Amino acid sequence: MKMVFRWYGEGNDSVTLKQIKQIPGVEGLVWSLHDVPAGEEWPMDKILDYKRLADEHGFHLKVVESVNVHEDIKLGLPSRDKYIENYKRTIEKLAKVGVKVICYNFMPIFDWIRTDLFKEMEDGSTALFFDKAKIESMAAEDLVRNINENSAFTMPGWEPERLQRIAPLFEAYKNVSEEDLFNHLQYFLEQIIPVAEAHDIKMAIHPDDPPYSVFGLPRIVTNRDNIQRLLGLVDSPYNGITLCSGSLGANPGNDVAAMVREFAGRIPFAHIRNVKVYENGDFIETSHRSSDGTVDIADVVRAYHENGYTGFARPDHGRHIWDEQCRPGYGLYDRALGIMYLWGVWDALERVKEGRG
Ligand SMILES: O=C(O)C(=O)C[C@H](O)[C@H](O)CO
Ligand SMILES: [Fe+2]
Repeated sequence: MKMVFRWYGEGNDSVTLKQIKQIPGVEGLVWSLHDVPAGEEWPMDKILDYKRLADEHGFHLKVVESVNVHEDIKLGLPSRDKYIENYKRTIEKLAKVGVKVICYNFMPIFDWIRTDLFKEMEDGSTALFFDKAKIESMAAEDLVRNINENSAFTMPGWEPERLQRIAPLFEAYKNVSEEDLFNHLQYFLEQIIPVAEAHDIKMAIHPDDPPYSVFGLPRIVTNRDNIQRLLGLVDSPYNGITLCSGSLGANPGNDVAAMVREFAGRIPFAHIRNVKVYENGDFIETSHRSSDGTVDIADVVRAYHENGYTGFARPDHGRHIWDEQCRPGYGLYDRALGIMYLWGVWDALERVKEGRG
């Protein structure tokens, strides 16, 4: 397991590179050009700026999260071809700075969805929270306003320019079924995977968060069967998944550890985080400890360890603790605590494997 840590860039993150450097075992930054709209080709000078900064601090940049997919590709519109060409050029450029994994998602319109970014817990910490009944009763526009008004930082996947066009986007998706979305994903992968192979970059699609339809929109990266299907759309090790334990874990019907064991060879990137799912379907993000949430994170790590996992892993989201002011889900302290939990489980398993248990 190769540990990496997501960082949003100079002036766009409350966490500093010096702080990240002091977290044990973190070798690389998970990065992106968050100011480049989905569909545009990434400018090489901006890529090189990031590379210079990472080199100065001794981090690799092997994992990009994300190169977002333009809506026209998800909608399967004729205009998708120009955006796919731009995506190919971006892959070629990222290979030049040593990128090995590109995370992306295929969720229509939205990225991850929550109803409360700083929900208070009994211990006074706060976390990302999803109120299922509230979502089912609110308009998407109200959610966007709520999310963007409650975060001092740009929210990944919540780019204002993309969400300003919500009404026409919902109109466009009215006749797009899950089957259509699978077909559009296949078209995209058939174009992209040969370029990824030629440049030795693994594509790693991130599950839907939450892993089921919201606002009546189709979602397909949701469970074991659909993941098996999408891996078969282009049967190449370069068509992989970002197996996110928190996203998939928000549906207790998903056995995350079993999916790790089943798809181990097709997981270039692991997001390991925990959620507590309530009876009514609401969920809140918790510490990484198995005992704090619904997902048995210790067993998830064991599943990776059993398979000799050599891919990249990040603690994904954390709670906001010790009064930290930070980007929702992306504080320093709880993600650092999470990393130490993941290392603790992993190292204990290593000792047992080496007979020093
Ligand atoms: O929702 C999550 O768990 C994420 O990690 C969100 C991802 O950053 C995003 O969907 C990847 O494209
Ligand atoms: Fe994730």
